[in-house]
Amino acid sequence: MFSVRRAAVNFTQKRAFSASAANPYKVAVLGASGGIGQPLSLLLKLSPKVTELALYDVRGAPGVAADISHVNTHSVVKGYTPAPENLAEAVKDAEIVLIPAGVPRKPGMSRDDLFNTNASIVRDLADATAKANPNAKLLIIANPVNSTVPICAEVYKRRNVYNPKTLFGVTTLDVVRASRFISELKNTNPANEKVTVVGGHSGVTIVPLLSQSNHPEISGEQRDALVHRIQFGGDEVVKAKDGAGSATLSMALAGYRMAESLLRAKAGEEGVIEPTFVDSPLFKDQGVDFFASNVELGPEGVKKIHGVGDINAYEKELIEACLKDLKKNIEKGVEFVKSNPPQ
Ligand SMILES: NC(=O)c1ccc[n+]([C@@H]2O[C@H](COP(=O)([O-])OP(=O)(O)OC[C@H]3O[C@@H](n4cnc5c(N)ncnc54)[C@H](O)[C@@H]3O)[C@@H](O)[C@H]2O)c1
Ligand SMILES: O=C(O)C[C@H](O)C(=O)O
Repeated sequence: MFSVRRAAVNFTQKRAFSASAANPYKVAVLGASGGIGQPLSLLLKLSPKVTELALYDVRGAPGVAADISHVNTHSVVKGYTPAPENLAEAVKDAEIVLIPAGVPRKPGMSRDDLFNTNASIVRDLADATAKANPNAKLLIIANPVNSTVPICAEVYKRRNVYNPKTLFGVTTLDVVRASRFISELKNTNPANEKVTVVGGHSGVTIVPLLSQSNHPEISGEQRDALVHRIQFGGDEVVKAKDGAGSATLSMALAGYRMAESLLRAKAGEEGVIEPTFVDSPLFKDQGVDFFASNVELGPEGVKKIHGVGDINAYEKELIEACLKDLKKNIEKGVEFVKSNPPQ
């Protein structure tokens, strides 16, 4: 009996090791000690595709790394204290760099209210990544995503290393919420509820396309309430946390899903599609250079950007409102780097 159990354990370990040997990916989390950073790092520790986890923060990363390193999966976890050479070491050779570093909202604040603090944090972390590992896929979680992603693009352009295929604003939480909220309304399994959400990541820039969901019949006040809940889902959490921050656990899951999808695509899996805020041709003719839509991922990052598809008159109006705000948010990010370039 004992030897059978041991054999089973060894077999599981062997499988985990061979899967990882084929996909030896390092992932770095910048802002790893925060509300999102900690559970996100834990989820990444559970991924058989991740062989090395680099955790960087201005405070507490070695402690978080020591803690997570005891989880009995085989990946190596290293914590980095704040110093330029440590940051460079943390991101070096990473396939993916996730940035949840930055302050979260308090009740009464918009995501744009975070700009003054988070813009320079993201600029500097992006600049360090552009210098030490420009080919990494850069996943931006820090808000306001509609502006922080253009900030990263500008930083990479200044260093002559910009590749639009490797820069992603993480909007996965919007589809996670949409799927859950619609399943609550219809009493269905959320796993079967796929809702396309396009645009950006704040308020009216978040545009759920319910006409393309399993429930195009949702209409009138019920539709308005559902759309509003998806657009302002973040506020529900900010209000409930009452000054202690914004979504962290659901966001960790969403960030992990996006990173894992990129690793699956890197490992050769076909047909991996995630919604994400990228440098997109869809509305460039209207002066909007970044837009979230379904994106097929490949080994190099963005493989194919899907259009918004067939939408109804109501959704066309939502997109018009979205584009107005989005344009301003993007311009704000671009202007910030022009006036405050990285040193
Ligand atoms: N994209 C999304 O859907 C989404 C969802 C939720 C939250 N967010 C955003 O994510 C960000 C983080 O949220 P949180 O709840 O984890 O906040 P938090 O305050 O709990 O954690 C932020 C962490 O960043 C660290 N940090 C600050 N400056 C840093 C720097 N220069 N280098 C490295 N680390 C640094 C802090 O020390 C802290 O540990 C916020 O801006 C929030 O608005 C985005
Ligand atoms: O709402 C926030 O400020 C955090 C995040 O963008 C969210 O959507 O939960």
